[in-house]
Amino acid sequence: SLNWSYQGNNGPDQWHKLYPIANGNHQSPINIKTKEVKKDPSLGHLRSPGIRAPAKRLSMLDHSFHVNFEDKDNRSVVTGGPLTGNYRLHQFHFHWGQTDDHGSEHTVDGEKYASEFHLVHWNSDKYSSFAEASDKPDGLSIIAVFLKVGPPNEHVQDIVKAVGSIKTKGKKAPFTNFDPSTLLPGSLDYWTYSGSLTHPPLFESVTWII
Ligand SMILES: CC[C@H](CNC(=O)c1ccc(S(N)(=O)=O)cc1)c1ccc2[nH]ccc2c1
Ligand SMILES: [Zn+2]
Repeated sequence: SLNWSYQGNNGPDQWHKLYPIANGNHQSPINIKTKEVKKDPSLGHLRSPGIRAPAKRLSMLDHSFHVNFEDKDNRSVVTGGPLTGNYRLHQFHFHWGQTDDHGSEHTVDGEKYASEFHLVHWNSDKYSSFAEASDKPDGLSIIAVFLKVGPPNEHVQDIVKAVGSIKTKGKKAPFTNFDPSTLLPGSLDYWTYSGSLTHPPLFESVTWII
């Protein structure tokens, strides 16, 4: 049902035909060249006072699944770092590959990680919904966490089990009381840059926090 895919004749090199922003100057993902990263002393610590909004449901999509959150109030926000004001958690999802040697969208000095976890937030100080914020330059902030292959992470396992219980795409299942802050790394050190959604509609509306 989507008019784009990750390979074949609707693949990334064709996306510009339906989504001309694909040829924009702030397209994601990028390769982070650590030698070219600049330290910005004006940037403070990222503050995410704990995720307290209830997860709502897990939805199977064409290429992945995502978990949506109740985002009618500011119970789960991220602020500080490169952000001005509060950005409210809307959904999280993962990217992964067929094999463990690839899967992440961003890379670091050319290195691919097995998976990349995205916590998608929108600017709830300025806009009234994710949809409204989704195409504004200061509309979205996405926290990306790289995942490596290793011993099972009990929190990731909770999600994998829930996904297993949904057999066909387009299906949704209730998925509540999951705290995605359990998937954040111990250190909240980050790289940040202005970029875009990593697949169509590719809006250049994202402050990335990696
Ligand atoms: C605006 C796009 C949105 C559908 N896409 C997404 O939500 C989305 C979110 C995160 C990422 S990533 N991988 O960069 O983290 C990529 C895409 C979307 C599309 C159509 C819509 N109609 C009404 C609301 C609405 C929202
Ligand atoms: Zn993503």
